[in-house]
Amino acid sequence: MTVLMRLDDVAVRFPLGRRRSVSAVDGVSLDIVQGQTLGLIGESGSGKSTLARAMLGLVPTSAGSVSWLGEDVARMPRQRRHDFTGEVQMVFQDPHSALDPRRRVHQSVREPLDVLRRGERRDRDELTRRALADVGLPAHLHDRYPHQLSGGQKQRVNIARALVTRPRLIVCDESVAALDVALQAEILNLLGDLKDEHDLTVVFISHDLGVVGHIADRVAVMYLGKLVETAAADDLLEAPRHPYTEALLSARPDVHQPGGGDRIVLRGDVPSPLAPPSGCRFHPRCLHASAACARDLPVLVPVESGGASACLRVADLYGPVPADPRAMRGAR
Ligand SMILES: Nc1ncnc2c1ncn2[C@@H]1O[C@H](COP(=O)(O)OP(=O)(O)OP(=O)(O)O)[C@@H](O)[C@H]1O
Repeated sequence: MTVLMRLDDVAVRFPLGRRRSVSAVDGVSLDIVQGQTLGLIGESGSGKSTLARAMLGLVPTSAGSVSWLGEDVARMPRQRRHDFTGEVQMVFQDPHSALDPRRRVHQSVREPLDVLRRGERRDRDELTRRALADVGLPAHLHDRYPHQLSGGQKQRVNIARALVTRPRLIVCDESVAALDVALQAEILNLLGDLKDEHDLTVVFISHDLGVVGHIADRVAVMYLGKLVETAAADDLLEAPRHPYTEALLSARPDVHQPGGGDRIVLRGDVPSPLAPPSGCRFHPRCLHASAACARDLPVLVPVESGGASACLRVADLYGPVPADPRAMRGAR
């Protein structure tokens, strides 16, 4: 098992004026294992995109570290950092706005190679053609502008643009949310095929547990900047070990209710990260919160299934947690 990327206690704060700041990501530790698809889920504002940007070194971390194959990304010498940019690529949320309307398809796909100054002109052309062929975009479309393409075709171009540098890790940020259901399925299948063909590792970010559960090996659930649960995708769908995950699952009409119980309706909105609640950040919306939950900060503890849950009441609600400290590996 090779850990490609390790996040250690990562925090990202955005200053707002002199005194205040938004705590977008707080104390996140995660391993991204080669060959796996990691799903990152949570409601809007939970910090998923910020965490993704921290993974790529696009926002500075305020605490903790992101390392790539054991090397701290923030301390990489310039040339290494340059190589890292090609090794980790992002597919952005909205295929419509992610492409420059003034550039033809092949120019957009080629651009990362130009920026990274990879190879000779002819090599770049060849790599561009190959990336476009990999995503199944017919040659007669390579010369078109984005407005001449359908939503699905644009998303293929976006994926080709991420693939052109031959990355090892791609981070897809809600890359299917803007598409209709049939196209979503098509793009998800394409990503699955590309992952196998190119030996890719994928981080897939979404607010839709159904989509993530479908394609991910492991899932990490975020709430208000913190990880609240990590687990193998099947375990998480079958037997969630955090009340927030349970509520997310319960909200999906097509997912069966764990334990056959009633649907859980999440009360209220996600609180502001400007003033997160004390104790467990989920406690004001949690059906099981006790007085301790408003006071004490939960940490991720390993659970029987091999995952981890940051719920103070995990043992009361879901059964005993293992005492074996080696199981802590599951908490990453
Ligand atoms: N550049 C920024 N400056 C100030 N606050 C920011 C900035 N970027 C994000 N935030 C805040 O950080 C929090 C987390 O935002 P983020 O976009 O990471 O969440 P998300 O889970 O990806 O949401 P969505 O699903 O809507 O994309 C939000 O409260 C957001 O308003």
